[in-house]
Amino acid sequence: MKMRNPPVNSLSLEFLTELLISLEKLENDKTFRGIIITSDCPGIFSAGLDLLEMYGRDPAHCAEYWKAVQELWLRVYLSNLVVIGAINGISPAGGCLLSLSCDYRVLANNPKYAIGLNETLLGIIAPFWFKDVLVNTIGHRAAERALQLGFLFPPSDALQVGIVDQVVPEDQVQSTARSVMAQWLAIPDHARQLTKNLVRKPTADRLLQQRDADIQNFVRFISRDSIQKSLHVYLEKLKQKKG
Ligand SMILES: CCCCCCCCCCCCC/C=C/C(=O)SCCNC(=O)CCNC(=O)[C@H](O)C(C)(C)COP(=O)(O)OP(=O)(O)OC[C@H]1O[C@@H](n2cnc3c(N)ncnc32)[C@H](O)[C@@H]1OP(=O)(O)O
Repeated sequence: MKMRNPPVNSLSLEFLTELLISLEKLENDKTFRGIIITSDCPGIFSAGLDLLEMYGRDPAHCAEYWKAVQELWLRVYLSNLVVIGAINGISPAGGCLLSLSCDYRVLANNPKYAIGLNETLLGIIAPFWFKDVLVNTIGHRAAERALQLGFLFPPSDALQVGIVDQVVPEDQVQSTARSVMAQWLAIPDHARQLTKNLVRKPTADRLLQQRDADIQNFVRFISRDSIQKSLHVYLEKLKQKKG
């Protein structure tokens, strides 16, 4: 599955909806047993959630957007398919969450391809379920530091902390992902799926038990003047970077 939402594969409402529909189709087609998620945007896996869906929008839109973000996460995280991330570009925040929700992550060895939950650098916070997935992946102490400081790990650090499983030369990302897929597909589906569910369900359940409250918290938080100002400053910085 090659994500294509130029220029930066930001997860807009429209793009999230497209991803959801594609995933649903693949899940329902019993000829598919696994997917490799990668990017068609050179150097960028995904720039994360689309900031323009959260900036200057009314509460109803923010609520609709957040529901779609929850939906995509639950679908990828709990997918019955084997999900391998072939991460061929930078993947901050929501892009990192998407990667963390795969069963296995292969990252291209390019110092520009940093990965992490950098929300604090934007003056916002990672929701509890983003945090839970990171803690599950790299452990409590490493997650505590990474989240507070908004670390974006370059490949060597990413491998060391365990946020990715493998770092390979850029031209070997897809072939490595395919080899890994073959290894995972050698396991009987029912046994692998039940085991995945056993490991992941408690984390997903924490959100499932309070989805509406999570949406309301998001809307309240993102609508604050101070948060809207932080987003404005960050978006301006992105513009200025271009010169
Ligand atoms: C009591 C408390 C209760 C709390 C309750 C819960 C609260 C929950 C709070 C909220 C949670 C939100 C979680 C957020 C998750 C996210 O994912 S936020 C997004 C994070 N992403 C980033 O920080 C990446 C930003 N982008 C970049 O760093 C760069 O763009 C890039 C990806 C490295 C690519 O660089 P380059 O190739 O140089 O391209 P640019 O010129 O920078 O960008 C091209 C255009 O794209 C626009 N853009 C970039 N990223 C985004 C984005 N994420 N969303 C929207 N738009 C983006 C960029 O502005 C450029 O636009 P133009 O200038 O119009 O061309």
